[in-house]
Amino acid sequence: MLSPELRLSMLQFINVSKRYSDSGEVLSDVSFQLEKGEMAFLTGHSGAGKSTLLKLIPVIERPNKGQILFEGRPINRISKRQVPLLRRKLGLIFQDYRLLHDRSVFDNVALPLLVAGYGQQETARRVRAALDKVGLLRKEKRYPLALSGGEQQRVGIARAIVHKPSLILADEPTGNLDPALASEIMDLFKEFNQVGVTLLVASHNLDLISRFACRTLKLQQGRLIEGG
Ligand SMILES: Nc1ncnc2c1ncn2[C@@H]1O[C@H](COP(=O)(O)OP(=O)(O)OP(=O)(O)O)[C@@H](O)[C@H]1O
Repeated sequence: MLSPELRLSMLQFINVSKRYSDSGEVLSDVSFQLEKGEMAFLTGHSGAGKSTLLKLIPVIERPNKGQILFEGRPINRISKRQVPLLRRKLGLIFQDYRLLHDRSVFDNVALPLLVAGYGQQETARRVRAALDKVGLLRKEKRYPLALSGGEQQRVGIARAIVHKPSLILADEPTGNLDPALASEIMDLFKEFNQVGVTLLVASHNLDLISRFACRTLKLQQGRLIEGG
């Protein structure tokens, strides 16, 4: 039986360390827990290990030491075959949007559903619901390069939420945006959180973070020095 504490936990890092052969140890003994329904920021200087920490969750990288539990289950030793199933429960958002430029907005957002084998009708319904949430319903036929930076990021966000993930991970999602657009994106995250979505958002924009009453996990040279 899991303890009640573990049952409520979306994500748990227990003494996690990560080293790259050419950079040495970039995460050292990191422990924290993210509850279901929580929104937390991950901050720290450039090179502190924020992206590396996020990459451990979808198993883009694996830790060298420690344990990572997602929805109470250990994920650091799962087989390659199990990784896609885990990733279906995650929504990933990147600083550089990572959209396919030769596909329409609609097709970009539909991608995770295509991979998961959804039918055409259900795909169309979900894609439009996701585009509606980010205010882009009327631009579904456009191509990404015909959109502003803020709009491209909102397409990235629609793609991350379209399959209703349990946890959204965003890596510097506002890094390429001006302050007003950055603020809009963070407001959107807050709205998702208010309806129960769990989010972990890496950002070094302390001004922006300070406007939200959220827990902040702070990394310094690979160690969690606040918020753990
Ligand atoms: N694939 C890799 N191979 C080797 N070293 C890496 C790799 N990825 C990251 N590093 C190193 O790990 C350290 C942490 O990098 P990481 O990208 O996690 O930091 P960050 O806090 O996200 O930084 P930034 O805010 O600049 O994106 C850095 O010293 C970086 O050079």
